[in-house]
Amino acid sequence: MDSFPRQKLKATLTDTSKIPLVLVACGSFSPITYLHLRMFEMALDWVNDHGAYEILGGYFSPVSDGYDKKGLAPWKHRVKMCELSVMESKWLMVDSWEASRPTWSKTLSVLEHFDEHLNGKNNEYCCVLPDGTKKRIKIMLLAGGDLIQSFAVPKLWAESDLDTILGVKFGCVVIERTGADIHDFLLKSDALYRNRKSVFVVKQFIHNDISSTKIRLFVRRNMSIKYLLPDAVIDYIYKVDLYSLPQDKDDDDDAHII
Ligand SMILES: Nc1ncnc2c1ncn2[C@@H]1O[C@H](COP(=O)(O)OP(=O)(O)OP(=O)(O)O)[C@@H](O)[C@H]1O
Ligand SMILES: O=C(O)c1ccc[n+]([C@@H]2O[C@H](COP(=O)([O-])O)[C@@H](O)[C@H]2O)c1
Repeated sequence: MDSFPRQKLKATLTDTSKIPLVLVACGSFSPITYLHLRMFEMALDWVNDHGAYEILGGYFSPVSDGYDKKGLAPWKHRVKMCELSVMESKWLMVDSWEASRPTWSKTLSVLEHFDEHLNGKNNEYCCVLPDGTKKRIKIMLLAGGDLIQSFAVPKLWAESDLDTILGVKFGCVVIERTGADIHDFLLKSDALYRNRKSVFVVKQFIHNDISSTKIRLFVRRNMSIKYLLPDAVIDYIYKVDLYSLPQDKDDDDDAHII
């Protein structure tokens, strides 16, 4: 049985001249915040302005516990918090395939998983237009400026993966990070420059720098986290008692950031 979430996926295009697009955000989401939700809304405005694409849906794909990053709550909790956050959204969904795997999956495999479920191995799904013709759904990675900057960390990403993720097969919508000059970075990074025609930078008109690290720290310090993330997520964090203990030494080191 296919458990891939499709409940909010638009079945067809309103404007058949456009390219159907699905955005996928990969990350820890420990916890998800209003910044992560806003990333999709900023991307939606960019898509509507750009003109070539029409959004069919957006997905959060939380990383597996195997990613082993500091402050990573168990995957079931991270998926649940993402699900609570998208309840009010008409187009955002959460796919738990990546999170539920015992080992970490490369982002390229995650995008390929989406491609398989959205388009099918032999285009059996795709997007069916009212006249019966099929259009392949374009899947793009939705990423923040910090994730893009991690492309430059030696040996972290495979160069060939980056060319596929950023190139014509997929592509990437980048939400600029407050204070970071993404355009400068785009010029400096070989992979980003090579694939610049399918890497789109979205400006944050209202700067938002809510960070999951700080949320975890606030919880540990008994400080308020209201209005930084949805109330349902806040209630969940306290109900199941997440982030009240330092996860490891590195998390303690984050105390200097406030
Ligand atoms: N301030 C920000 N501006 C733009 N994008 C961001 C910002 N913070 C996070 N993102 C993006 O959100 C996605 C999910 O990242 P992640 O879950 O690691 O969030 P985070 O708040 O940076 O977490 P942590 O504080 O635990 O490192 C990534 O694409 C990341 O680039
Ligand atoms: O595919 C890769 O080679 C790769 C290398 C480093 C990081 N990633 C992904 O990038 C995301 C980084 O999330 P975070 O929380 O570390 O900002 C997460 O989804 C990782 O799986 C992916």
